[in-house]
Amino acid sequence: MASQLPPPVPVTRPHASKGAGLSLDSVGRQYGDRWILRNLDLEIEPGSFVSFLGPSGVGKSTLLRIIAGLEQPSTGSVTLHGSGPGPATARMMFQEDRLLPWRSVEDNVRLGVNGRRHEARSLLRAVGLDGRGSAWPTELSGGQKQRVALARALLHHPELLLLDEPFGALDAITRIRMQQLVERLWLDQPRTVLLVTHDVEEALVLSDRVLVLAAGSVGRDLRVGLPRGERRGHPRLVAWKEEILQDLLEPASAGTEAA
Ligand SMILES: Nc1ncnc2c1ncn2[C@@H]1O[C@H](COP(=O)(O)OP(=O)(O)OP(=O)(O)O)[C@@H](O)[C@H]1O
Repeated sequence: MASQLPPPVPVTRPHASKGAGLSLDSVGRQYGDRWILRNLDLEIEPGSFVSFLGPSGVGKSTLLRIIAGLEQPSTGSVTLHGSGPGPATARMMFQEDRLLPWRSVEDNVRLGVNGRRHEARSLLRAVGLDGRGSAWPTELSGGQKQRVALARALLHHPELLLLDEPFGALDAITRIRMQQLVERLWLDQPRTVLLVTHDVEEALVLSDRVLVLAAGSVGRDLRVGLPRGERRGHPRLVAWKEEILQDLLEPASAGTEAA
């Protein structure tokens, strides 16, 4: 059964930024004798939406796993600055939905959590899957499964949401709907979002800041100051897209830019 997302809302930033800030200090990662990441220094502002682009194999997923604490850096350190007294919470979402086929949709959302059925249902409503809690994952489309995975991540109220190519396997229209959903949820609930993607336009449409990785480090650091909702097809965005595509074709020539 197809489910409809609520219509997209106008997109301006309605609230002061919250969420986890992030500091990377000389982060490096070595596999065998190959250095994938080298001396990476980075500050990410709390509440910002930041995308990572870069050629295949440059280390985007590795960086996200290090930030998530799923992998240790070979050198340097990552510090998460939460907004409360406890440690900042982070959740990661992947290209594959990682749902358990023997659990209902609602029980997948509540994976590893006792109770909180009401909250799981309201999150399913928020992602456009109202009333589908008792369905099995096999009854859902690819986009719907990714929305369940998103609801599952959000149930933990992460101050930092890490998205590793979450829309990579979706068709073009479903992908745009997922982008709108993620943007709307981010606007509604302040948190820091880091997105790894191969889609330059997706990065430019969604992000406050786009970081292009090249040769194990940050090659381009671009602040996208264009108003949200006016970005698709904007001449400035189209020009950036071309420049970034050039970076990706010729990684060594990438420069650093703040706009
Ligand atoms: N556990 C590992 N052991 C050895 N090498 C690894 C390991 N994980 C990743 N690598 C290597 O590190 C490099 C970076 O991998 P990573 O998946 O981070 O790149 P990526 O930029 O996300 O690539 P893609 O865009 O293709 O997903 C690759 O050359 C990969 O083969």
